[in-house]
Amino acid sequence: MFSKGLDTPGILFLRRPAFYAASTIVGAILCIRFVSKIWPGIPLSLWLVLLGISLPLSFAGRVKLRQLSTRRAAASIGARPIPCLQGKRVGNVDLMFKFLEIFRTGYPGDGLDEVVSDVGTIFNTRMLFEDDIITIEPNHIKALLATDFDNFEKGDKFRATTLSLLGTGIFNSDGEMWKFHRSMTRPFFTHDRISHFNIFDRCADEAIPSMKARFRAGHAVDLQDLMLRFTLDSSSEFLFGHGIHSLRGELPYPHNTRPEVKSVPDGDTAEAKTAEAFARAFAGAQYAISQRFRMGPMWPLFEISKDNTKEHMEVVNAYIEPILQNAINKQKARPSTDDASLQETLDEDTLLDYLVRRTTDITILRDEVVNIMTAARDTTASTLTFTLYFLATHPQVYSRLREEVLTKVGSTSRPTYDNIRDMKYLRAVINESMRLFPAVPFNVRDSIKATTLPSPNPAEKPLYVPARTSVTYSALLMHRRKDLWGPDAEEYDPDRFLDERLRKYLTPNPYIFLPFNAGPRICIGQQFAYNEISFIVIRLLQNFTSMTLSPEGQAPETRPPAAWASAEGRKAIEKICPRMHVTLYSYGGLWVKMTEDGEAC
Ligand code: HEM
Repeated sequence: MFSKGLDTPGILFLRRPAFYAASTIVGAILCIRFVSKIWPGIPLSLWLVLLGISLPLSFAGRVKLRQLSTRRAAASIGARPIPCLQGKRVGNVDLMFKFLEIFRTGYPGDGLDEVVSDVGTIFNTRMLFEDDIITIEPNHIKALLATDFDNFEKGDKFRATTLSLLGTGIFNSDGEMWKFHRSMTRPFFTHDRISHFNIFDRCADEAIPSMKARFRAGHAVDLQDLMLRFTLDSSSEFLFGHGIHSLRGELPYPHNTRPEVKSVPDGDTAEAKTAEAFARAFAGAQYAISQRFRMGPMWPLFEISKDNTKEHMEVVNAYIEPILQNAINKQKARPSTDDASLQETLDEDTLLDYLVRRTTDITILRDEVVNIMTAARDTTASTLTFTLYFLATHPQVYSRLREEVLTKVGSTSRPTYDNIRDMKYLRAVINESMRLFPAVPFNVRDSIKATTLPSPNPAEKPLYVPARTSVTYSALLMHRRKDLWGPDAEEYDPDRFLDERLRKYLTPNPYIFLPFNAGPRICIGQQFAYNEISFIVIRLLQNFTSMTLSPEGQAPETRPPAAWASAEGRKAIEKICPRMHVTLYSYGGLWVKMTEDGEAC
């Protein structure tokens, strides 16, 4: 992990270019001394100019050589280089700043759809002279995730960006280390546990009364905030058996509402305060990591003097480590574990109970728990936020889904696994939400060896991917392609997962829908996520007959800009501002009002 002083991300980042610059200048000085011995009359000013341009010259030479060798290597295997974007400034810096700005404030994917229509579905952005490929081709994504899996890894850049939060856990490791984590953790997720439904139920029982209290007082509720609390509380409980109880804290008020009486949450004990500090620190560390992704490849330069995650991680670790130590001590006091009793522990309720039977190494346990919390929490909250956004803006979908809830589960019964499996329309509603707003809209893999990807036009030569090159792929842009999903691809219509469009588009080409990724690294929490999302959506629909957006609840600067109305596609009709860091979210929240069952509209 990064530490203080000379090991900050910024200093580590600068080491390589500093070494390159120093060795180039020393080389130039040696050349000058050598040449001045042969031609002693050359004036000092000329030497200084030569010394000054030695660095940019050597850099330009290296870039040119690399481009030539890529072209030659591609030709030697009958492939062609991937088309490069041509910016107006050297090193495509204009494009870099444009995309970074769009990434910060624009509609997800803005700018790229224009590039796709000009250049095609795969291109090389080559910003700052680095090859960086972007693709939205299902065949390419299939190669990265499945058919050429061994040649594509998460890679050093992703690892360096997330290292201080994730250490070396399942989410950011590669090779043998990843196999170790995956094989250790996956069996826990292979069957549904009653205990998980108990957790969802407890969390729903905390969330729904708080919502009702707010609605009865005439206020809107930010469902994004509520779903983040719901997924934090449920994941902490299923991971290590300690509820964070963020749902017991006070919910935010709409931006224009000043609460008359500030209610003090119950259970304001030392334990509750520590849990709250953990929740804040975990969010702080995740935010610092998301800022790194947002700043692009130069992020370490913004962390020259300190690692921005460090203070947060000290609080996170101080909270988790005693819980882990306690579990380790209990495990060590148990009789030794043979294979048969290990098999029985597949039924353990918490992931920690299960993991501690397999290793008592506290670093591995910490990394695994933090990795899974990171993988589980924001993704599920994001999917819930956009599912609820669509339900709020499509009353006919809300009514039809509520009908299914009342028919299959009833108005008060607790949803079961069998209910959820049986609710085809609910699954279609969730899938359609993930199609238009996949929680992880962009993802990346790095090539290990040079390879090729098929050309989108089969009549053309395959495309050459050099070794150690980042390939970014976008589920979001692919999920909205009209040539893959039909002319109504930008519309929200859950029926496309039920009617003849399913057989026409998705069944013959399953790689066009990848909210959970695919291949050996497919999300291990997929079923858990469907259960959790379904559970809380059912509970909400049992309790409320309708839901509408309450845009006045959110600060004006977080509402969709007026200029969006004249844009093309979904951007023109969006009622919220979708933004992204690693996951998608609604800028300013998702403010809604809901009508209780039995209440007059
Ligand atoms: C709707 C909710 C979720 C979505 C959309 C989602 C999506 C994803 C995606 C796209 C990946 C691939 C990341 C990559 O390889 O770059 C992934 C991996 C992963 N997910 Fe999920 N996820 C969700 C919920 C969960 C939950 C609830 C858990 C655990 C309880 C979980 C655990 C994991 C883990 C451990 C990985 C890493 C797998 C590996 O690298 O082998 N996810 N998820």
